[in-house]
Amino acid sequence: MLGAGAIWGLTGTTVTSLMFIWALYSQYVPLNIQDYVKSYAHRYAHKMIGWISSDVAIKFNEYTEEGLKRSENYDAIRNYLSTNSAARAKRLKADESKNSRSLVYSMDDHQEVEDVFRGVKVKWYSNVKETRTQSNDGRSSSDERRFYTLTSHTRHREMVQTTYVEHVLREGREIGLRNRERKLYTNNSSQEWMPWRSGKWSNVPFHHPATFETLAMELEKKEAIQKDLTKFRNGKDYYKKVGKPWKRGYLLFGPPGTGKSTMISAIANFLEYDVYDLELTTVKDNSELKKLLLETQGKSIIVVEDIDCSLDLTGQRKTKKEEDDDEEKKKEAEKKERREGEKQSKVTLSGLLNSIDGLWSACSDEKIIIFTTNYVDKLDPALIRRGRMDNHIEMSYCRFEAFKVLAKNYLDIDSHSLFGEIKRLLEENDMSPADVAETLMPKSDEEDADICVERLVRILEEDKEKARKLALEEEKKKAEKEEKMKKKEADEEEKMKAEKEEKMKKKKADEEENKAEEE
Ligand SMILES: Nc1ncnc2c1ncn2[C@@H]1O[C@H](COP(=O)(O)OP(=O)(O)OP(=O)(O)O)[C@@H](O)[C@H]1O
Ligand SMILES: [Mg+2]
Repeated sequence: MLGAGAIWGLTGTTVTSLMFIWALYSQYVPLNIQDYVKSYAHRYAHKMIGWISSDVAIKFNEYTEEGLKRSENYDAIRNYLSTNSAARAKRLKADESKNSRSLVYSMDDHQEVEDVFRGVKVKWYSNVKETRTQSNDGRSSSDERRFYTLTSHTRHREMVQTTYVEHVLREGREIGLRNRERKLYTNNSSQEWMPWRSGKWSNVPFHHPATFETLAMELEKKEAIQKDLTKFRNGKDYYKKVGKPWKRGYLLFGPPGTGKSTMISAIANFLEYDVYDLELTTVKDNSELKKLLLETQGKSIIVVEDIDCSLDLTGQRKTKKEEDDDEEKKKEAEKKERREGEKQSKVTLSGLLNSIDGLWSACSDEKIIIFTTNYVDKLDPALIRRGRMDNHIEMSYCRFEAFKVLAKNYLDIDSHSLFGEIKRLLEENDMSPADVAETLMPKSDEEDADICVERLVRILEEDKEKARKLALEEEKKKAEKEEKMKKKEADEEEKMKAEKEEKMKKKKADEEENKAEEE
């Protein structure tokens, strides 16, 4: 019989030996083999737990459709778990995802995290399974398949399978959208639409720095636009309720340099949407326009800049009969065009209207369409009626309120002794925010706020003087013209009078002659 001391001695030796073996294992066995062993241990542990536990497990694969397509659900779960796992999992993976603007942290393989939803505890495991395949020529290759396993007590099976999973997927997709790198798309010319090429749109990352804070315009107007946009973004259920497609049209109009393009960037940054810059002049015809629009995604802004210059949009839409009559002429023109090798755009106003309306009712949600123009009066009313262009925003010349935003942006000042004078001058002069901004911008390190503000006052005064001289000249010209007109009228009157007198004289002479003859 062994005494207690002997047992302790034996246990102590065993523990020491085990520790020694463990140290050797950790130090000399390569990490990938350790991972392999761990994965086996993990899997068998799970199996054993499965036999005795009352847990239910759901598996989410990384690839679906026989491993060909990456599963959107898997990515959503990874996004959802990223916040949770970043805080709790012991080993993390930092992925540089192609469409993400920052690193995505997720659980490394064979890790687990806990989540609590409505008081119910669930566990997520990240697994990887390696499969070895032998090809016909005898070469073997291995393939790693990742998947998440969600386990919970059978008692909560119903709730976890429906409500919880839905919650995870929804949240995960939201996180994905928030983290995605936003894009600026431009349409490729239709000659470049090849199946093996990138497609109808090319894109670059969208990094425009404009925001509503830096946008110079009246505060009230700016706030109203922001509210309108927020209402739109949160209006999914509302639009569904009233039976309207979830889209909104904006028309931005105003003179050059008043911030129309800047406003588009500010809207995109505010809503965190992508931007599709649609160049209509390179779109061959109406059907291609439709195809292009059908390939745009939700959470995006479709922009047509300078709509009045892009197409002949001033003509009224044609009736069916007129269109039929035109068919012959059209064919003739097409032939001629082909002969001449012309590549002009044939997008028409009715084509554009149909694409906008047809598109919205047919495909993806949450889109804003923005048209810009310098000449709102030139546009066909059909194009800009409410329902198509719901919100008409006038971008105007720079007045004092807008100037204050620019002064803060460019010079970091809220007040200055010359502000009073600038206010008066800006009321009297029409200067675009682009010109004011350029004048306010320091041109060297030596230029401080005083110099820039004084320069603005000087230029505004010069402009005012120029405008005064111009007005005087115009008035002078007008007076001269009026004078000329008056003189012409007087001359004509005199001429007519002379002619009349001449006629009278002649008549009188004739009468006297007749009288003499009669006598
Ligand atoms: N309202 C504004 N707020 C801030 N900056 C502005 C504003 N308007 C113009 N700017 C500045 O002037 C530059 C030109 O403005 P922008 O391109 O937005 O004008 P636009 O109205 O689109 O002109 P166009 O009709 O010629 O296209 C911008 O890069 C910006 O720096
Ligand atoms: Mg512009």
